[in-house]
Amino acid sequence: MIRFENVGLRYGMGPEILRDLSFEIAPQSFQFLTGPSGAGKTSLIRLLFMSLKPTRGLIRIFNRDLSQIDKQEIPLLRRKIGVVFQDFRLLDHLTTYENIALPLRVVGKEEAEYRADVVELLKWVGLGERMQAMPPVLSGGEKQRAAIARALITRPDVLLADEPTGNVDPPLARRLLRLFIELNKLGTSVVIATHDIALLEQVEARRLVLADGRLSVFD
Ligand SMILES: Nc1ncnc2c1ncn2[C@@H]1O[C@H](COP(=O)(O)OP(=O)(O)OP(=O)(O)O)[C@@H](O)[C@H]1O
Repeated sequence: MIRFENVGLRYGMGPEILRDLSFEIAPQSFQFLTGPSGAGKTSLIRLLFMSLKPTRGLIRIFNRDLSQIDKQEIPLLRRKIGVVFQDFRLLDHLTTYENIALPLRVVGKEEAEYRADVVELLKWVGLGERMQAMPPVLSGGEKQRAAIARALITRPDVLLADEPTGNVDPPLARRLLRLFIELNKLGTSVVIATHDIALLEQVEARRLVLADGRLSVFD
């Protein structure tokens, strides 16, 4: 589904921070992306989300060569990808409910079609009481859960999550992990970037480990 061949990345004239990355994200797969702080996890997530271009190598995404994809087409391809950024990126002028519903509205769905799904997902992530709250009044953990719900609501082909449990307590982290596992069972490929060892130890999953710019894969 997504394939990297000898991918390298540098920012500006700086050193190459990712080198010779070759790996695949298979359909319906589940993997953790891990490695020390500064190893390049967020950069790799951004490459997978097509918000950064590699400085060398080949990326194939949904069977297309990224270098051949027209800029205008990228938002359409991104609809197949759910992403949870470290900084959440919620829209402050919309309620939590509206933030989660937004990806569905964007594709032209009517509220009657999705309202029950949005409410159910919000309850699942523990935000049932916070649906009408605006993001600025949510706690860090609540914002994180809202960002996760927004990424999941479209049942994307791929979910990319950058430290999705960084702001929640261990019981809630376990619950969110279960949600990712459920989503994966329904067919979504899941990539979770984390250095939360407790989280990593809870499931037997493929690990992509970044260190010194290189990636090792442990199946
Ligand atoms: N926009 C940028 N411009 C220049 N250098 C950058 C930029 N973004 C990241 N870097 C550098 O690239 C390297 C990898 O950063 P990245 O954020 O991808 O690592 P990370 O593994 O996600 O770190 P953390 O776990 O601390 O979030 C770091 O050395 C960082 O300083």
